[in-house]
Amino acid sequence: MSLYCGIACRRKFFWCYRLLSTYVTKTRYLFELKEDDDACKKAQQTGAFYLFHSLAPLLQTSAHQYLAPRHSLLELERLLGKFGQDAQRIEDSVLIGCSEQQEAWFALDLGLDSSFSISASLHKPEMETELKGSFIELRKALFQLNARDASLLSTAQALLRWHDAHQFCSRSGQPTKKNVAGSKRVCPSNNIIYYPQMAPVVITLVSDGTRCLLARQSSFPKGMYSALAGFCDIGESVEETIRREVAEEVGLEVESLQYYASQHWPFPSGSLMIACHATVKPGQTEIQVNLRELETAAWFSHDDVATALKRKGPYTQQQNGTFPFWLPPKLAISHQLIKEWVEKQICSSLPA
Ligand SMILES: NC(=O)c1ccc[n+]([C@@H]2O[C@H](COP(=O)([O-])OP(=O)(O)OC[C@H]3O[C@@H](n4cnc5c(N)ncnc54)[C@H](O)[C@@H]3O)[C@@H](O)[C@H]2O)c1
Ligand SMILES: [Mg+2]
Repeated sequence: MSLYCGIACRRKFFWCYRLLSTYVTKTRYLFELKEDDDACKKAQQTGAFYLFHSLAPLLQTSAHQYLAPRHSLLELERLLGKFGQDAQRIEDSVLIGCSEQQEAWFALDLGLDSSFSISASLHKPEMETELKGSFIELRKALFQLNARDASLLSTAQALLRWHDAHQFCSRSGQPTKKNVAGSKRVCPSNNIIYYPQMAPVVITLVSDGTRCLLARQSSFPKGMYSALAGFCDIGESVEETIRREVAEEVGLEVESLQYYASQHWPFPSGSLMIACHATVKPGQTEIQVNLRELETAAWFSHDDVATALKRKGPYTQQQNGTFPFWLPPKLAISHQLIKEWVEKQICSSLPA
């Protein structure tokens, strides 16, 4: 090993060690806040709050991007006071993460019903003026946020929605009580604990070796195609869901599959997207679209997909009345899955 290489390796090891150490410290801190109500209350004193109104995050516009502002506990108390609300409402907030310096981050919805307030929903326009921002639907804003804010706001929205929908025990009918962090709810009458849930969804890019299969639902924006997606049924493995969904939606049998990556997805109400590549036998590629699920599905060549990946919006109607073929935005795991397929195809055609 050369001297330079030795130094470089040691440096790399040093940085890995430092990164790991910060990450572990942060993880343990968040674990403590979820387990210990007093520690979490204390963290709120120095923490920062992301605000929502009826599940729409508060955003500010900056150079074609959205920014998610954070507010201190003091600012939040002042704001609630100004709108005639009890500061106890802050107890509805949920923990969504923390900075490297252990500043805890919370999310609070000012539009949903609150057990701490009589007139629960705070007036949106007045609040927007006061906060110098707008409450914008996450679906509209997600792709114009930076990756960190997109991930934090997705987590926050899913958690706030789950708490809003789990106010009562499904066994006793009594109100449930959340812990300070919002990592669980407990029914005081029977001690049943409810934990936030998300639905697993598989997203599969089917290939026949040279082409890949993309599909459209009628609800997709015009011209957009994506990989096949489907919710896991109770009792199914990921492999079984992929085989069933591909058979159900396009009438094909999967021959082999390979896990790619996963992503939390806030729609429709918090899913874990599990992305995989799959192949079908080369001779068995005739698509039979299930029109109850899809508008259309087709095989696309490597070149068509590579061109679509480079295409930039807005995707307006062309002179012949059709819309250009385009793919989901970069942030979506379907985009990353399709991109990997394109790059793998390129690699396999490169000379060794
Ligand atoms: N992040 C991405 O890149 C990406 C790409 C494509 C799809 N998706 C997401 O994947 C999800 C699933 O795709 P799909 O619509 O094709 O699924 P799907 O093919 O399973 O069809 C949806 C139907 O499944 C049923 N269903 C079963 N369990 C459900 C549950 N827990 N929640 C809601 N419906 C349930 C409903 O009848 C619903 O109409 C979509 O909601 C979409 O947001 C994400
Ligand atoms: Mg589907």
